Amino acid sequence: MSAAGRFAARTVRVKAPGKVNVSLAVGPLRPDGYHSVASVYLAVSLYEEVAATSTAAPGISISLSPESTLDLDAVDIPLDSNNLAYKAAAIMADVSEHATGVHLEITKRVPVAGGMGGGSADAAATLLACDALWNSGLSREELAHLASELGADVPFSLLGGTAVGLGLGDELSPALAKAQTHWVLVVADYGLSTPEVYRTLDRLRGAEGIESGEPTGVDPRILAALRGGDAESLSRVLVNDLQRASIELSPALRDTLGIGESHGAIAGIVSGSGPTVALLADDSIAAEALAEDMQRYGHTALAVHGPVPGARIISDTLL
Ligand SMILES: C[C@@](CO)(OP(=O)(O)O)[C@H](O)COP(=O)(O)OP(=O)(O)OC[C@H]1O[C@@H](n2ccc(N)nc2=O)[C@H](O)[C@@H]1O
Ligand SMILES: Nc1ncnc2c1ncn2[C@@H]1O[C@H](COP(=O)(O)OP(=O)(O)O)[C@@H](O)[C@H]1O
Repeated sequence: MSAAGRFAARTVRVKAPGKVNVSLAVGPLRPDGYHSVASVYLAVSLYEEVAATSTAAPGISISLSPESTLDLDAVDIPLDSNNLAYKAAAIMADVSEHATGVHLEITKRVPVAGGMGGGSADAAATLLACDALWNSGLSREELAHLASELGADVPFSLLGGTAVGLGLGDELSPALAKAQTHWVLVVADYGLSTPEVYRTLDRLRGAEGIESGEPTGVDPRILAALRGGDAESLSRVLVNDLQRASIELSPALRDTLGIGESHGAIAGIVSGSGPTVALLADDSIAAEALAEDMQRYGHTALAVHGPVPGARIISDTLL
């Protein structure tokens, strides 16, 4: 039998969550073009999935699954080496003795360029899937190290739950939060570029002559509120330094926040660099009702909860 005839394809399927930044403090622009941050990440129940299938032919290929809930015709996702999942597979192939070719089929559910780390979730899922597919045997710490080379948000999607992120956002400390909080994600039909939002914040601060200090840590009240699932206390301490820059680039976000708050949200915040708006609800029933109200206003709105676990294998099949 030929070598190709003996090849047994295998598919490892991994799901990884999107995130909301419940708190995001941003320091001044650094010489390397980045900003030091202090962030509280919350992984929420909106998941990307990556199915990694070994191929007899070498190389990495990518497709988007028809199971995706996003309108794939309306989004701009590179399917070549610019895709974060491709980069993750390439980095894993470099450190794996038994790497093969791989096809990655991505199920997109997290809004693209939405401030929820969808591409980062694809990268985290791919790291874990390739590690299993190629029996690379990397520890969670080694995977987290590779994740931080791919992007500031990638390590968190691997870890999941609730965590404080310092440095670029990739120096993570898990935080205890057994209770759930309930949110409505109001998803825009456009994206915002993360670098452009950071640049806009620098410009706004420069014009005001504001010298922002380096973020030193996060408000302990945020962690206490998350620990107990205390939405009311959490609503008083949500903060995102990037929000004003996202609103500067997309003023309609101010209206979205206002509509949410006047229809039962106890607070609202732009997630990360936006434009997704995360509205905090009292409980799951209030979140469902709020999502329906936002839909009546013509918004795409999804009720989610968090924290949820980070990237994990959901199936491993020999074909
Ligand atoms: C704003 C945040 C909040 O969690 O998330 P998103 O809104 O993108 O989801 C993150 O800081 C984004 O993380 P991520 O999207 O992984 O960023 P990267 O790919 O590492 O960097 C993209 C660009 O964002 C800017 N950047 C990112 C992280 C950081 N701490 N400082 C920065 O200035 C830089 O201009 C960088 O070139
Ligand atoms: N797997 C991927 N999914 C989505 N976008 C990707 C992916 N790989 C690269 N990109 C590019 O990265 C940009 C931002 O991606 P995304 O992670 O969705 O947003 P955000 O950084 O706001 O959370 C997209 O506009 C797209 O051009």
